[in-house]
Amino acid sequence: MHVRITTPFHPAYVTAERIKKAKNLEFLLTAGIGSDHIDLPAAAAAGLTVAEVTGSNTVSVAGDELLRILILLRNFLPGYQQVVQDEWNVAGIAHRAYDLEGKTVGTVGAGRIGRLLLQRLKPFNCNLLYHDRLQIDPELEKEIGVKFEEDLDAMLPKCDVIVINTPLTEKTRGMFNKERIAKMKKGVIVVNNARGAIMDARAVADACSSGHIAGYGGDVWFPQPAPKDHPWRYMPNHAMTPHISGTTIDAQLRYADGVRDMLDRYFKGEDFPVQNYIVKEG
Ligand SMILES: NC(=O)c1ccc[n+]([C@@H]2O[C@H](COP(=O)([O-])OP(=O)(O)OC[C@H]3O[C@@H](n4cnc5c(N)ncnc54)[C@H](O)[C@@H]3O)[C@@H](O)[C@H]2O)c1
Repeated sequence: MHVRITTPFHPAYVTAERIKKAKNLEFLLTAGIGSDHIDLPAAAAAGLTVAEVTGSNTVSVAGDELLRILILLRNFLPGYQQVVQDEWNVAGIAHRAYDLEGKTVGTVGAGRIGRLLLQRLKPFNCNLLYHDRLQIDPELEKEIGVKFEEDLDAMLPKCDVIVINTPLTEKTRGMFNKERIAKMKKGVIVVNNARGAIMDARAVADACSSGHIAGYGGDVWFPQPAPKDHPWRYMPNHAMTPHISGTTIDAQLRYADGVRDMLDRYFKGEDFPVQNYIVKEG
């Protein structure tokens, strides 16, 4: 096999051991965004190319993040459960339901998805903050009305809502451990559609149980599929789903087109769009 196509949604983990066994492998293609299910140093050492369909589901993920923020802030899911269970307890929902207007929302990572989320949030009249390794174009900052926070730990206590939008790297793995979560405001809403392993899973579940995190939502877990005993399945006030935010029918059409285009180029010996490369021939 020369080409292996995988998706981040139900990933085939491409480990160093598997790469070693795949003697003819040249090209690992991710149908979607996020190639952290591949051992990238091992792929580079083997001289492989790793590429993904960059941008193919940005709009889908940013829209889903907005959805999860609203679902958690408005305490929507217990209201839905009441209807299913033939109950009618307005106070039981309303005592912890809030408007998004006027809240401080911070994104950790303001790349393609983070920036689009900020743009989508603008009409809600929130106070918008972002932390990233890089500052975005000042014109765009002004247009969105968002403030750069160079120090992540200084941004966290200001936020009513925190959204994670960084890739999973050696720097971001376990970035939100017990100590970092303790820096967040009590009653914070956290949305993470980036990668499950950016969080310390136990610390998130404990903070949801204590009420420090008032709601946690997202579609990414580690590992995937999430095992039956994953603590996020059982913690209170969560809005978790399988890995679905980036795989709407529209997104599927976009990344299927991207996969076809890259396969065409690969067989013709042509380069891919530069932003699609994660590792190029090692
Ligand atoms: N749930 C899904 O279906 C889904 C779909 C697409 C992408 N994703 C995840 O979302 C991630 C982001 O996607 P994107 O298209 O916005 O990527 P992107 O590369 O456009 O943006 C990532 C941003 O994170 C910043 N960043 C990286 N490391 C950082 C660090 N240590 N501290 C602060 N900022 C850091 C980068 O500077 C960049 O601005 C992907 O890597 C992927 O893991 C999930």
